[in-house]
Amino acid sequence: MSTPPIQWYPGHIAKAEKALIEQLKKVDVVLEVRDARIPHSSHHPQIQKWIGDKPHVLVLNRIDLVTPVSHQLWLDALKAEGQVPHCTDAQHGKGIKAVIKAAEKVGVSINQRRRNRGMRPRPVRAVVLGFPNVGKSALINRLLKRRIVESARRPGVTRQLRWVRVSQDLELLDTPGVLPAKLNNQEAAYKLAICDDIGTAAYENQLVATALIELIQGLESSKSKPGFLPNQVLQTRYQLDPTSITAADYLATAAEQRHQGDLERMAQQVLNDFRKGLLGKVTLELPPSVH
Ligand SMILES: Nc1nc2c(ncn2[C@@H]2O[C@H](COP(=O)(O)OP(=O)(O)OP(=O)(O)O)[C@@H](O)[C@H]2O)c(=O)[nH]1
Repeated sequence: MSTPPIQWYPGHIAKAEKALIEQLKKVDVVLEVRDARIPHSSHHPQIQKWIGDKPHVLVLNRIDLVTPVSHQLWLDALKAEGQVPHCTDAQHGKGIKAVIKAAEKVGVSINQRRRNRGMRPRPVRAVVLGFPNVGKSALINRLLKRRIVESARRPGVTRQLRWVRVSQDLELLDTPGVLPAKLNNQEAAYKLAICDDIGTAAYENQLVATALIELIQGLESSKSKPGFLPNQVLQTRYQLDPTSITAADYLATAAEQRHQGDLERMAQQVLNDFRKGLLGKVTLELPPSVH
């Protein structure tokens, strides 16, 4: 993707990050949420720094928007790296219990250590982290609905960061989406923009829609993994063959056919169709090990 850079607005980020790092000192376990359509690109570059040596629960959210084949490839690839992802559809409340159990399990060993030192057991403290819009709030709401308990503010916590009690064994630090101060990887930035996981960063819809078309063309033409994508994603939706045409020409032709040449309108339609799942279940990247 050789398109101009996506602009970052890091003004508020340093302050938000400082407050977050302060609270992270009190956290026992980090729940990292990624977008199942881009498990690699939605891996937040600062996460490892924030996690340090704390236990880490990886959550792949939006599994309702990916094919079983692509999902399995990613599970296998992540397991090969020693990670055991939990898969959720936070929109519809799927996979939530396993996330709670994984977080609570960390508490068991923490409390064993506390008991050994003559201290009273306490709930495990977890934080949900990830790019904006990857589904953190939806996940937190689902976690809370399991057994709703009053949310309690703790002193010194900023307005956006607050602790809430999920169960008698689990407390959660509710955080706003945190963008990295900069993202050097423009390919990842485009994928995040396509998936709407990029918050306030500025981008041109037409460039981002063109990048999406190009990605789908590439995945369709590679045909390396049958079932990774649904058949003929673009052809089916727009009755326009994407082979032997550049992504920019595809967008322009589709705009002619559907919106009297209005490129912006067509770009918005393509992006909205993808984000709402109207193009089908589409994962935008193969695991690096599969290339
Ligand atoms: N299809 C689908 N949509 C989801 C899922 N999880 C969240 N969404 C939708 O994605 C959008 C963003 O979800 P949020 O939970 O607000 O994302 P967030 O990470 O909390 O966003 P910030 O607060 O901006 O960081 C919402 O429209 C949700 O309904 C999911 O598993 N599947």
